[in-house]
Amino acid sequence: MQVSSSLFSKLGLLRPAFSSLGAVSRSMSTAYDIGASTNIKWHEGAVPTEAKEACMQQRGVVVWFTGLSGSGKSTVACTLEHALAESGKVTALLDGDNIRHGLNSNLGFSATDREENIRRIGEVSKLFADTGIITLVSFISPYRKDRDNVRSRVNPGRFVEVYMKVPISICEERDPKGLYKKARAGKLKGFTGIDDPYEEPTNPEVVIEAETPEGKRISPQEQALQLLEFLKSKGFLTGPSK
Ligand SMILES: Nc1ncnc2c1ncn2[C@@H]1O[C@H](COP(=O)(O)OS(=O)(=O)O)[C@@H](OP(=O)(O)O)[C@H]1O
Ligand SMILES: Nc1ncnc2c1ncn2[C@@H]1O[C@H](COP(=O)(O)OP(=O)(O)O)[C@@H](O)[C@H]1O
Repeated sequence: MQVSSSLFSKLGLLRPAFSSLGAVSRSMSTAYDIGASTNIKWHEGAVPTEAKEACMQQRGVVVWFTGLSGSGKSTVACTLEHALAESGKVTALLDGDNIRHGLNSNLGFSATDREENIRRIGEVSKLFADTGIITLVSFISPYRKDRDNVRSRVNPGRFVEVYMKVPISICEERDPKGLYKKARAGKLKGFTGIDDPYEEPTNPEVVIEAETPEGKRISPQEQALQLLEFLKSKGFLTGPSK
């Protein structure tokens, strides 16, 4: 069924961002196979991302936090999300620990499971960003290849890799969950940074340091502010240009 935009206009429901869309038209590509799925089609005709972004006065982006356990990914992502919400922005926060309670509860910490963990979250974050939402993603995501795969799936310029460059000595000093202690004692195998690798980003958009060059510790609020300024400077906090 097609719904004419003039109908909404009569009801006083039409918003400026949508006024140029007109009647809905949908097209479908021919069927093809992808991965294990056969005879599937791509459905065109969704409301364009730009129209949604105009409504929210922001631009969709994936802000991908990567770093060791205890580096502050969740704390800074959470602080940033609050700051964005306070300025009226629409956000989503996908956090490793939380997602492993549900969507990814069938995955462990083998290399294959970590790869699948990141692949799924990459796809979810792409869906959010394509809806115009500022999407904060906080996973150790230790393997460069997996992070690069997500980058290649997200629209160009809409993937911001944030490297929490915190030395393992500081992470271990914090150790809020006691996991480093367990791993050092040999009671937890395959722990990132101890007996499982962490591959540093080679070209991240943002590097968040734990200390200033003078050795002063940097607070989560200051770290979140650095990111807020970056997002603002790249135009993610205003709507698309007309
Ligand atoms: N073996 C091992 N290695 C690393 N981390 C472990 C492990 N076992 C459990 N945990 C806890 O799981 C959290 C990391 O989950 P992620 O989904 O972010 O990991 S990954 O991206 O798939 O590597 C991580 O949370 P954060 O400390 O918030 O990073 C740990 O609490
Ligand atoms: N900039 C910071 N300065 C001091 N402590 C911090 C900072 N960022 C995070 N923390 C603390 O470090 C610990 C680990 O932070 P968390 O956000 O859970 O890390 P991650 O999500 O990377 O595992 C927490 O106890 C948190 O309060």
